[in-house]
Amino acid sequence: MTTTVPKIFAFHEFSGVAEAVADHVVHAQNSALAPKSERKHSVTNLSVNALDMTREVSCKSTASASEVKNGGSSSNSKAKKEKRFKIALSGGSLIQVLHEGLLKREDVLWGKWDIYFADERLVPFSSNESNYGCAKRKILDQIDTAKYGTPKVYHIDESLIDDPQECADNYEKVLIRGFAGRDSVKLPMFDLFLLGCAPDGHIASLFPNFQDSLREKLAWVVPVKNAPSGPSTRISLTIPVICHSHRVTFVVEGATKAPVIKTIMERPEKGLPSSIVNEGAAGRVSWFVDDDALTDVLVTKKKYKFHPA
Ligand SMILES: O=C(O)[C@H](O)[C@@H](O)[C@H](O)[C@H](O)COP(=O)(O)O
Repeated sequence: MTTTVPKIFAFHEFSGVAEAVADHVVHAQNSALAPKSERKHSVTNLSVNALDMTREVSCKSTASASEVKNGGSSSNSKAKKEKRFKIALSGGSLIQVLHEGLLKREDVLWGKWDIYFADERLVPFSSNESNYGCAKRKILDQIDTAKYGTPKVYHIDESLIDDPQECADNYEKVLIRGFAGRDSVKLPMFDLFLLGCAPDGHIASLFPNFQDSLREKLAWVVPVKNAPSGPSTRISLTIPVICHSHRVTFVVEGATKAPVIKTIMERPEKGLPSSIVNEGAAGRVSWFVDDDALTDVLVTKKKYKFHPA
């Protein structure tokens, strides 16, 4: 397997990561919401396949996020033209990182965000294991919506947590409506896809050695049963969806992650989920990592440069 080395932004301490990740997120937001001519730069980094898809999406009529909420198509052309920042969030420590970094910033246009989840553990939202539940409590409920607007949030249907397949199918429909009908777009394109990486190498809810879900080419969302850590039933967005994003960003901290990061970076042929993404989204992948997680890992570290306000 050949691989293109991703950008690895390293920080002495984890406290530096939250500010840098927040800056990166706001930069992605501003690029997504900028007029088309100003987006040229980010588009030049995309693969030919992704460029084709961009054209396809812009040529055909797409269902706006507000239409999804309203449960159908609308002739409201203003809604169709509205630019939205489409982001996918994972669970775990990422939520705390975003809590620390984003909530204090004045330039987060929350009202223009469409928030989806990279994966979900099939537990009630009130559980501390629920990715949406945690994001709601730690971030969404704390936004000053009077000042910044209210994001649109697309979570799983909580009534389906006992049926992983049904839950995955249902969430896929939510994505299809949010990004365009299946007829007009093969894959959704997130502006930013945020991922963590667990010590066992799973990203979203895609676990190493779960070959069926890792090799999935057609579905946007898959059910996961018998997960080896945390809640055993889950749903996850798939590798093609992750790799089709404008930007894919990993946020990883702590010495417990160092062994798996070493394998991901130095032994891509092992095919860990992150190595697959490093290659599949080559040129669009960044890692925000503290030094502890890079212990004994042979990579070229970059210094993160903050974007001017
Ligand atoms: O639902 C999940 O399991 C998460 O989305 C998962 O993919 C997470 O990102 C990693 O487990 C890393 O979590 P930590 O950052 O907490 O180690």
